[in-house]
Amino acid sequence: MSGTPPSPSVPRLELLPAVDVRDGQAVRLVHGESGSETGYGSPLEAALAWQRAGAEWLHLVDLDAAFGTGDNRDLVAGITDAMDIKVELSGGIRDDASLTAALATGCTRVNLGTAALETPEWAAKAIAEYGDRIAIGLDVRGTTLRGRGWTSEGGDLWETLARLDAEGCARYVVTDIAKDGTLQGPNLELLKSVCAATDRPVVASGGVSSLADLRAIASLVPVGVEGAIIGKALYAKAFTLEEALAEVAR
Ligand SMILES: O=C(O)c1ccccc1N[C@@H]1O[C@H](COP(=O)(O)O)[C@@H](O)[C@H]1O
Repeated sequence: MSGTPPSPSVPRLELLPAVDVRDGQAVRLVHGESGSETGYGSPLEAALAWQRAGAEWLHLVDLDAAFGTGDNRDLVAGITDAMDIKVELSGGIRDDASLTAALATGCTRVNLGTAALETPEWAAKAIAEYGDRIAIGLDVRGTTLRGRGWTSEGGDLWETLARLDAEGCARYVVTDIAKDGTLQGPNLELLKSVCAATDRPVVASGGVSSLADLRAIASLVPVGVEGAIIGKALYAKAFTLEEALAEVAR
């Protein structure tokens, strides 16, 4: 036999429709700012709708726990339990009790945000113990990380990324706060820069507004982007989840 071997196929971009929960309701925020909520009703109904539409993943956020304004723990545990699909759970997972409770919901993985910035030794222990079940949410303004519902400064993106890489972090969920909830398109330059700085998979979050944005994110799969979180665009009906899934399956 001769000739060039076939190139390994490029994996499909994973899509993670989001359900963010505040005060028991599904909401979307603009720039993650508390008080900017638009309500979308029952979070369980929203999650079931994404599942019925063919989602493989649900990105489920307890915003009250992230902001420190209470929590929706029982509600998000019930939603996770009701799902037949993979669930990425985040918001307020910052200590042994909240991590144990989050993992016990049966979610596929959890995102740690604030904990990776404020209690790095605890986060490193969680990474070492639970491996692939832990992702770190890198929520950035410019290249400065933000924690506590994006209200506090948490240090430099690149230094933190290098530390987390060295600690064996399996995956990053990268959110450009300036884009989140704005329907202004993703920050492709940020995603490329993060992918260039780490060999771990990256889930893109913030700004998706169109199928063209999804195609642009999908073009970064070869450099390390694994998935894209879609929030406002779905709730605002810019496109359907079925259309989005068809777009990335091409
Ligand atoms: O998802 C949002 O819109 C959001 C807005 C404001 C704050 C946090 C938000 N989401 C996610 O919350 C977790 C971080 O929670 P914690 O810091 O670990 O308590 C992270 O996934 C954020 O992206």
